[in-house]
Amino acid sequence: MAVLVTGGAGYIGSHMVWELLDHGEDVVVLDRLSTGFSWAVPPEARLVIGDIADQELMKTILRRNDIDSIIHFAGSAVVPESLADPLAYYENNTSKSRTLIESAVRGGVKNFIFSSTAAVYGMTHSDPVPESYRLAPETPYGVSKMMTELMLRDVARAHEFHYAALRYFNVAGSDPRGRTGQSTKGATHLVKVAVEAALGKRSRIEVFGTDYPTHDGTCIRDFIHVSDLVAAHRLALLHLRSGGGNLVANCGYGHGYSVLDLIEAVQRASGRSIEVHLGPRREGDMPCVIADPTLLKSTLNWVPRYDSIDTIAETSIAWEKALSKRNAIWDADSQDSSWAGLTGRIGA
Ligand SMILES: NC(=O)c1ccc[n+]([C@@H]2O[C@H](COP(=O)([O-])OP(=O)(O)OC[C@H]3O[C@@H](n4cnc5c(N)ncnc54)[C@H](O)[C@@H]3O)[C@@H](O)[C@H]2O)c1
Ligand SMILES: O=c1ccn([C@@H]2O[C@H](COP(=O)(O)OP(=O)(O)O[C@H]3O[C@H](CO)[C@H](O)[C@H](O)[C@H]3O)[C@@H](O)[C@H]2O)c(=O)[nH]1
Repeated sequence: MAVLVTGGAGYIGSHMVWELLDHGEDVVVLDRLSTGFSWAVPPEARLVIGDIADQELMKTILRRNDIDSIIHFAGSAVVPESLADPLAYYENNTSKSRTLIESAVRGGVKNFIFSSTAAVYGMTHSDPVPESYRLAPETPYGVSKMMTELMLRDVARAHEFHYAALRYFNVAGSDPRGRTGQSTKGATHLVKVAVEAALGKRSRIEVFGTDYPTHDGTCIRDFIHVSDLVAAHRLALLHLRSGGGNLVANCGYGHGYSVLDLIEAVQRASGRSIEVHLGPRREGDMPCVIADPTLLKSTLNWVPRYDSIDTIAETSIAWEKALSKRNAIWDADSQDSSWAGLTGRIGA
């Protein structure tokens, strides 16, 4: 039995692949490498480079591998980008997910875990927000994910198909063993931007909005360590496999930190000061987004291990430093063919 991880060469997906391998699972990754990296996929996993909407490729993958479950991370994940180019988000996150789900149903895949988001709630007036809260996404990103959740609900009613839609709050941090981390180029997510600023890869960080109704005027987010997040996915996989039923659950810790709190944590962890520019609000931002994780804990017996803003900052900095070294080696080696060996393990 194998698990297909779409987007397994990306930030969260690569942590998932390690988590599955660490627990003895057989893993196939499908990724088109638009924002992910082939080197982020551990050699023990089989990497197939391609698009989730390529149904012929999916048929081949399902024929050659005994896949019982798909964990679907592949997608576009930047909220402001979705405001600028909504159709691209509906295409990659909704339309292509539909095609992937169709391939899964046709191929007899029974279990499906989907990367959803807190953005499906839109403006939250409840703090923390439970899953029963009304869905009113305010950005194309949130709508694109909500539509996929609804497709999964309907497909699970019509077919022998079980799903978990996990609504992530703000994912951050890196593998504490230093095997992978967030490597996204031109990242816009707060923690990555703050860490790059601390390490001199950016001259400064701009804080988007200081007049929110919060303790210091900046937005508050529930930052969940990526290793706790992927652990929740593995528990969800076991839950679906054992007939536990469909699940829609928040993934967060139930408490939040402001943008300035986070920047301070990165300064503490790096021992460096960051030049902070206080700027205007960014379109689409909610003042405060905090999860109610009760359902995740009670259904999956999920126990967070890295619930600390300092651990998030420390692991992110450690990865950013490792990434700098890797990139320096890569630049030096890019003229030779030493990476050709990688392609040897690529194939459906
Ligand atoms: N990072 C967060 O805070 C966050 C929060 C909520 C939800 N999510 C969701 O989690 C998932 C993973 O996010 P991430 O932060 O790891 O992003 P990422 O960009 O690092 O990873 C996405 C991966 O999917 C691949 N991909 C994209 N479109 C594809 C396609 N059509 N076919 C094949 N591969 C494709 C990319 O190459 C990349 O490797 C996304 O679906 C995102 O919307 C992320
Ligand atoms: O350079 C920056 C980057 C971000 N921010 C602020 O930091 C907070 C977090 O912003 P991110 O871009 O890191 O993340 P978002 O909260 O916009 O979105 C993230 O969290 C959402 C749920 O809350 C979804 O899950 C979504 O997929 C994920 O990207 C926001 O207030 C934002 O304005 C800054 O001040 N400066």
